[in-house]
Amino acid sequence: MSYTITWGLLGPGRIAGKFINDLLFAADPSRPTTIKHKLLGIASNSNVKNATRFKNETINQESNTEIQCYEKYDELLANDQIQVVYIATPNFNHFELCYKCLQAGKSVLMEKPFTINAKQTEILIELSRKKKLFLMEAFWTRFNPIYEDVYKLCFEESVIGDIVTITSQLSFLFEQSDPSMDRIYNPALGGGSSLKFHHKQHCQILELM
Ligand SMILES: NC(=O)C1=CN([C@@H]2O[C@H](COP(=O)(O)OP(=O)(O)OC[C@H]3O[C@@H](n4cnc5c(N)ncnc54)[C@H](OP(=O)(O)O)[C@@H]3O)[C@@H](O)[C@H]2O)C=CC1
Ligand SMILES: O=C1OC[C@@H](O)[C@H](O)[C@H]1O
Repeated sequence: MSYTITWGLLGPGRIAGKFINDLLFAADPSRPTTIKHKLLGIASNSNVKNATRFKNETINQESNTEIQCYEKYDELLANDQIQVVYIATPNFNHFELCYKCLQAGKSVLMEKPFTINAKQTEILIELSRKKKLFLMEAFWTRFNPIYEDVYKLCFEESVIGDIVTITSQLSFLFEQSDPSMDRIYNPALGGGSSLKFHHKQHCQILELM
């Protein structure tokens, strides 16, 4: 018996294209699953053309007639058929949007960083528990199979003994003069390297310690 999870998307931008196409099409024949995914709604708060362009040009789907495009995020949340909302907007509004989704009875998969401070995260976790809704950060590196190998080598096979120090480096070049990179640099949009990358390293380091 198969089960279909129905999705809505807020923020049809760069990472959303990668995630949604993977969600819908990257079925690995070696790992048959009874869970299927269906995208039912795409919402752009700034311009509905973003949503329709995403539907027509970004999604690699032969038949996308079931996908509704919305010109406001709130309109998508009113669609009772949508179970899970994937939030792929800049960091500064993650909290507000997630709160609204949970209040509307939707489960949420939130792009990283989950929120811009710990208090916001606590509030969302509490609300999701109260509402009995699934809530998760889209932390893909956490699921990279290489980490299974690392944990096995460190903890099951103890190949390097006790870990006393970890050094980690992660750098990317984002062109500051490119206006589309504003969310990376602008603190008002939740920019800055701490929110962009550091949490990834911290999480993995803490798991190893
Ligand atoms: N997991 C991963 O590997 C990655 C995760 N990310 C995360 O995904 C999120 C989105 O990143 P990315 O896809 O690059 O973002 P984009 O710049 O492509 O923007 C995504 C959407 O957010 C909305 N948006 C953009 N700028 C603004 C703004 N100034 N004010 C309000 N809304 C805005 C727009 O939606 P609308 O059409 O509704 O206006 C846009 O389509 C970030 O939180 C980022 O950290 C990013 C890259 C990789
Ligand atoms: O935000 C990001 O941008 C670049 C990606 O490769 C990285 O995994 C992600 O966190």
